[in-house]
Amino acid sequence: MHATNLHKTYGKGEAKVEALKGVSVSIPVGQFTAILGPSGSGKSTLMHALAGLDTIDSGSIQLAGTELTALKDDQLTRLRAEKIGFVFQAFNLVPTLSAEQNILLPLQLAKQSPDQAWVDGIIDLLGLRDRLSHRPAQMSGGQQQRVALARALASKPALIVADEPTGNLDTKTSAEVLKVLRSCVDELGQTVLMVTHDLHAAALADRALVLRDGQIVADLAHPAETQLQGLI
Ligand SMILES: Nc1ncnc2c1ncn2[C@@H]1O[C@H](COP(=O)(O)OP(=O)(O)OP(=O)(O)O)[C@@H](O)[C@H]1O
Repeated sequence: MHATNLHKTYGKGEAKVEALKGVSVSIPVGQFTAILGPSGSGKSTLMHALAGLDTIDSGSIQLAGTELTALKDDQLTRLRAEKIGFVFQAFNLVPTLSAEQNILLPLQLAKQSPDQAWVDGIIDLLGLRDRLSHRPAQMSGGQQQRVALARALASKPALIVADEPTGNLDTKTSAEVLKVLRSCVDELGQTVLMVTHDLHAAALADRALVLRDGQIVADLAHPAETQLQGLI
């Protein structure tokens, strides 16, 4: 994915906030990239723009050969369904459905038939085989987040976008979820973009982008937690 010179302003006059001030970034395929930064630095705005969830004022965003900024709403909706997998802090699973039904739901909604071998591989990689008939309320937070990750992966998306995926989890469960996110990159070759406040989580990424006041102020390969502490 390539984003060039992204600008986004909220509000007008005195209430005007420049959330993105000319951000350019390339997210290489098969890498785990973390976006960090203080509250209000523009992380959510950037992630929403890259994932086609929100519009920008100017700039270019290319994902898998498509210019996102040129798409109409319905085309964006289709692109998100086909090319982007989402993982949220709050899991966002459907409580009345089993783990397996939750995993397959986006494919069903997009009227796509699952690649059963791929879905089976994900279920095994994420250790969900013996949880498939359970509903979310019958699973731990870590298990629910793994179901959410399996759901995001089911369509073989070009990009996984994870928004504070460990924000609702204790330290031990966070570590477990980060480990599976890491295996999605290492074993499945997935591209993962994660917004986080957690420096330990960011240190597990291949790369950390640090935002401040709507600009990227650091771009670190194999970031160490101590290195990040000085920047946030
Ligand atoms: N809908 C909106 N209307 C007005 N201002 C907004 C809106 N969304 C974000 N902002 C402002 O834009 C700036 C960037 O916000 P953004 O949510 O992208 O930051 P963030 O780094 O994700 O923050 P946090 O870590 O607190 O979630 C902030 O100053 C914020 O107040």
